[in-house]
Amino acid sequence: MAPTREQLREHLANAYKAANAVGISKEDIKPVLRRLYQAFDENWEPIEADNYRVLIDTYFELKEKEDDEQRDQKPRKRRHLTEEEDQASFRTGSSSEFSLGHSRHNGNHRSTRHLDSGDGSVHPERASASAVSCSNHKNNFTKPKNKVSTDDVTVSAGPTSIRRPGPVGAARIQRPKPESNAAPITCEDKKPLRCISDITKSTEKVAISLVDEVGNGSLPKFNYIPHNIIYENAHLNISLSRIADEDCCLDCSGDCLSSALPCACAHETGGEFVYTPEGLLKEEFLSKHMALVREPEKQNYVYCQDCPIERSKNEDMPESCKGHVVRQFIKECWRKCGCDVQCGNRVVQRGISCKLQVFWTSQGKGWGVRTLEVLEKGSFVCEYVGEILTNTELYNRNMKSNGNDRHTYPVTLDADWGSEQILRDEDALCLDGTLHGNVARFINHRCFDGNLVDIPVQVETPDRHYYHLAFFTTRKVNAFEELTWDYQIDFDDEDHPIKAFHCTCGSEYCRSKKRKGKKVVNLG
Ligand SMILES: C[S@@+](CC[C@H](N)C(=O)[O-])C[C@H]1O[C@@H](n2cnc3c(N)ncnc32)[C@H](O)[C@@H]1O
Repeated sequence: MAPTREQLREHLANAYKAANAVGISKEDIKPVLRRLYQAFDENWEPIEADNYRVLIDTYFELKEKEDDEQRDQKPRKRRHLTEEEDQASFRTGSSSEFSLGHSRHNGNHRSTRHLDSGDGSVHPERASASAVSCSNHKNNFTKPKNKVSTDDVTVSAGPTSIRRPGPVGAARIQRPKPESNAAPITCEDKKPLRCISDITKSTEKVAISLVDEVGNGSLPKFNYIPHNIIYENAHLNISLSRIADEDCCLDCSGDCLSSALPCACAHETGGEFVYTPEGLLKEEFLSKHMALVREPEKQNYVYCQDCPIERSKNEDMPESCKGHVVRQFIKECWRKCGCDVQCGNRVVQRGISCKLQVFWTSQGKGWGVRTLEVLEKGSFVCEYVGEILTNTELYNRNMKSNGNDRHTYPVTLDADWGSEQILRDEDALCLDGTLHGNVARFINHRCFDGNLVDIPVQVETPDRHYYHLAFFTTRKVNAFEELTWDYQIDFDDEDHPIKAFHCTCGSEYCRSKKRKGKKVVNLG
């Protein structure tokens, strides 16, 4: 929701105060603030984080460029905006530096920035975030081509890219110490800030930015996709005729959650819907699920007669099935149901709605995902999206990539494998987000107490060979906290084609920590 006039005034006043504390005037910080406000999709949190560190750092970067480029030029006279004009330019985005256009996307009204390219033409800024899939990662973070000054901010038409100067430039400006409890920021400790405004290429309802405040990250080669897609041999039978009348709610209308009696779609979960009217997972369902995940001895396993996993390892003499955990599914209403798209029993299928950011972690885990807003317990975050492969295709893929160069973990959709004694290979499915995937491919592992949990969700088909794997928060998560889930990996499984990484999750229950004298390979 757009901030009110009062809120905006307060945000601005606080930002000016923080800038003033390090000797930057209101007039000088204003254009930088406006630029970041746009770059962060009108979200104040990243600007205000860490005592306005990003704002102050960006100011000094731009100041340095201005000094370099305008050393011999006469300074231009600044026009002083009134407070009214000042707030109006933030509320509407209209200013000499930026103009906002609006476009319809996925049924949602969202803003698309149009940045003045400096030559009088106007370019849509979101255009080239597909740079994520380029092989020359470093080149994805390009410097703004145009002249940048604190008085007349112009940026390039590419992805929002802010690059801080290297050590040579850094030596020239000595930044005053901030008058606050936060650690003083000096030019010596300044770090490169890189930013891509939307790695999703506008395919999600919300933009997902990528930032590297450390300056070490090189982007993985991958292509963002918002929905799963078949690689080659996977067999998926999605058709209305397969949905029996008792497996949907033909007679419902509006919102199933508000009807007096739960409809047929709640049968799977014992006749109760698992979502609250606010779209959160109900406490009872979540805690039952968590208890099983965290106490594996309480989990039930099923064993297939002819396990696809063992078959792919050795077709002639497969070993016996090691077991698959029996999991509780969520079932959402879908196309054959009479309710509408806003029905409360349709959460995962509506896609990502929270503000997420991919960032370079400082614990040696590579890229990670954090939330830019507070998430209540039981919030849906995203699903694991990737290529749909057969178990054999995945096995062959893993074998080809010599084991150590794999940086992401595929998931096996084996929640229902036990119900059929012999599963055909084309029905034994997995998801791999390594080459084609969504933001979930960046979520790091945390032993035992990750703040996300994965739950199987049935949407399009009652056939449980294929389902969605959705991540929900296990507790309230604060803005800027990293999102993590327990990959449930066995760090001692020497036979696994993907070698376990050296875990730096920091959890007191870390399973990797307990492995004394074991040889591990760090894939991060
Ligand atoms: C699904 S990817 C997560 C995204 C990854 N960090 C990246 O930069 O693309 C899994 C990989 O991340 C790294 N990773 C994830 N969790 C980790 C942890 N707790 N400790 C160390 N490395 C971790 C490992 O290299 C692992 O193979």
